[in-house]
Amino acid sequence: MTSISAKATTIGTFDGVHIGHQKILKQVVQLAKAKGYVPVVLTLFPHPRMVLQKDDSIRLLNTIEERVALLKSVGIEEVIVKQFTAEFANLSANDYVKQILVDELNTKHIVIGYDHHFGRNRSANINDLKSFADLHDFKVDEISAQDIENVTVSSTEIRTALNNGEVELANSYLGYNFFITGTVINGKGLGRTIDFPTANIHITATYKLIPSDGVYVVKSQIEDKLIFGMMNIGTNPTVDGKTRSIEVHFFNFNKDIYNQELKIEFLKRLRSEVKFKNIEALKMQLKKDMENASKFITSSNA
Ligand SMILES: Cc1cc2nc3c(=O)[nH]c(=O)nc-3n(C[C@H](O)[C@H](O)[C@H](O)COP(=O)(O)O)c2cc1C
Ligand SMILES: Nc1ncnc2c1ncn2[C@@H]1O[C@H](COP(=O)(O)OP(=O)(O)O)[C@@H](O)[C@H]1O
Repeated sequence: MTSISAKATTIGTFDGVHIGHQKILKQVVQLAKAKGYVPVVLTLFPHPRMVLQKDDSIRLLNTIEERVALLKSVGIEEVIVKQFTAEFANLSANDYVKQILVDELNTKHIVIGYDHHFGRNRSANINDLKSFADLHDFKVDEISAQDIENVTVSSTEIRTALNNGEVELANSYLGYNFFITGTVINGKGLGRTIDFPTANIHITATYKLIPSDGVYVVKSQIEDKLIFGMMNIGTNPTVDGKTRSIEVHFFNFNKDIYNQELKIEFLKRLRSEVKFKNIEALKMQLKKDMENASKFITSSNA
């Protein structure tokens, strides 16, 4: 039998991996280090509500790939993504603990919230987990109501903030700049004709939360260079008015970046999207947007 390294495991959705999550995760990393365990997060995907209630209106702060990368960036060494299926939901609490936490992971220490429920119909709680502890030779640490409250409050608040375009508030809760990851695709070919070429961004994950329509100051790393820009999210009412797009005009930049995958960080909201009376008026506004963006970038040391 191959021996599996001992784990300190925490379980949760951790959408956003925000400052509240980071605090808990750092505790797990420290504890693991002190005891010589590997720090692990067990996370479920898709979101149980997507599967059980077939609710496709849920929007998450991170795609599952982004979530894994963020978890690793705070020191979690292994992220176990369990495919949340009807079959998984049907596992009894006993089987879940034995098969996954013990046999698959060799968990020696579990850190979970006081209100965590698991197993079929979410029937088991932290006390049940504690009652398994001796049998399976693991310890259980409880995250207090106080800590959980901080976590849940800000997770919802971040979604609300982004839905209101308040990216600076969202960024302060996240502890990093909210970002999207997407591929540059073809647009209408109009941008270049008005001297504002725009990279149109396609995001594969339909469940990714997109900030509210409007114009934002953004930055991205393109071929290892930090590039600032201004992004528009919306339906381009001046010229199109139907399909919603995400597009960025990058400053001091002139390269073909079609098909490249970009991570784009949001820094500030400049204004709402407007229907201008003609393209000339739109172009005038784009020049003003660029000035405002430049002022912000200079003043904020972004
Ligand atoms: C920073 C920025 C702000 C924009 N603001 C608006 C706007 O307020 N109203 C609008 O109709 N289109 C707006 N646009 C979208 C332009 O209409 C769009 O870039 C142009 O139609 C070119 O589209 P294409 O890249 O698909 O060719 C904005 C674009 C950028 C980059
Ligand atoms: N400063 C820039 N900002 C954004 N894209 C640029 C820039 N300079 C060149 N490009 C390139 O031009 C493309 C956008 O050109 P555009 O005329 O707006 O056409 P389309 O919207 O059809 O892609 C981008 O996808 C990118 O490859």
